[in-house]
Amino acid sequence: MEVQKSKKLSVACVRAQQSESKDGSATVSPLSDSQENALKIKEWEVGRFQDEIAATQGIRIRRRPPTGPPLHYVGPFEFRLQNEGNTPRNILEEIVWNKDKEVSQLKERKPLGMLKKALENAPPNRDFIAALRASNLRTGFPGLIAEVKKASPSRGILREDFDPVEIARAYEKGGAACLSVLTDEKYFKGSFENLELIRNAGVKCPLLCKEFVVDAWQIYYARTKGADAILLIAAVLPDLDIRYMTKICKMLGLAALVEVHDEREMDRVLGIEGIELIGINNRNLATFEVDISNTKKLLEGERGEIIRQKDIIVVGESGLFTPADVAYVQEAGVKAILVGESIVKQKDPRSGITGLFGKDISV
Ligand SMILES: O=C(O)c1ccccc1NCC(=O)[C@H](O)[C@H](O)COP(=O)(O)O
Repeated sequence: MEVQKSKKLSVACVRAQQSESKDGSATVSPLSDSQENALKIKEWEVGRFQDEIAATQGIRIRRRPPTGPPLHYVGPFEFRLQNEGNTPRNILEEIVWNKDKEVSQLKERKPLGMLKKALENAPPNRDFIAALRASNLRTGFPGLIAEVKKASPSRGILREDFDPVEIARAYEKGGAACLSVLTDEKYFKGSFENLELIRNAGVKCPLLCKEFVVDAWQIYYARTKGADAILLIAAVLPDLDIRYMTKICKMLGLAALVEVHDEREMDRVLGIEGIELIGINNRNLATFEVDISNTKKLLEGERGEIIRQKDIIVVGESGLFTPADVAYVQEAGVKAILVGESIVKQKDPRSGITGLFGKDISV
């Protein structure tokens, strides 16, 4: 309510500067210093309110560093800011702050209107979820989303001789249902160029754009680069964002893989209409600890029941190395798995897949 009120105020502030010319078109006259400051204060307050709403949903990741208020600020956040540091609390928060800056720069170069035009020439969508279901039926194993992953903050460089297209082809030959392509450059040494290269090389597996989404603009961007699915992280995105971002995904023909780490995030996501694909990450993105029993824990009891009723596909993510690991998460109820390290590190990633399942799943 409060957020809406402040948003209205700042928009009203800009509108007040607009006047209609004789031909009916709107003209915008420059804001005075005090009006500009009032606008900055309102925008800053909206950011603070957004963090507050996120916190009520258990989200500890703040979207931006808590910078001090603009000049002359007097208001509800005046006293609460005193004890907040502006260094990130953990790696996920650091990644998110960096992503927020990166995206606002990219948006200036490629505004949404430009992306919407580029969509006309985007490669056709492939059905990510159908590919997982078909693979699960064909092999009797969870459908594999094989990750094209050069490096990670927890493990450093995973593969020196990294040729994304060669790795993608090897995964496809090895029986992967879908591929996950990391596009973050700073922390994972990935790129959108890799996504495009793989897509244009004729690889048929549907592609997941593995990004840290903080803005709906990124969803459009991913689609223009040939993605068939995109990751949305519940530890970063409040419910309202997940709701409208999944709608945008549907509109663009992308599958949304909504990732959770704990019971609270799972319950939030199960309360959102229209979710078809949930990833349970076994890696705590704040501490890097990996524990595959997390998948089992989150699928027990009523939660598992709701998932079955809604026919949601659950993906077990991270820390899967052996046929016993795969059997364990399958027994827990997953119909798909997302695997990076254990297969990308093998000299031949194709045989890495056979090693992971204890069987050649390509036939
Ligand atoms: O992999 C990391 O170190 C990491 C750190 C911080 C945020 C995300 C991170 N990884 C993203 C993933 O979820 C994994 O790449 C994916 O699930 C595959 O995991 P693995 O098989 O263990 O490589």
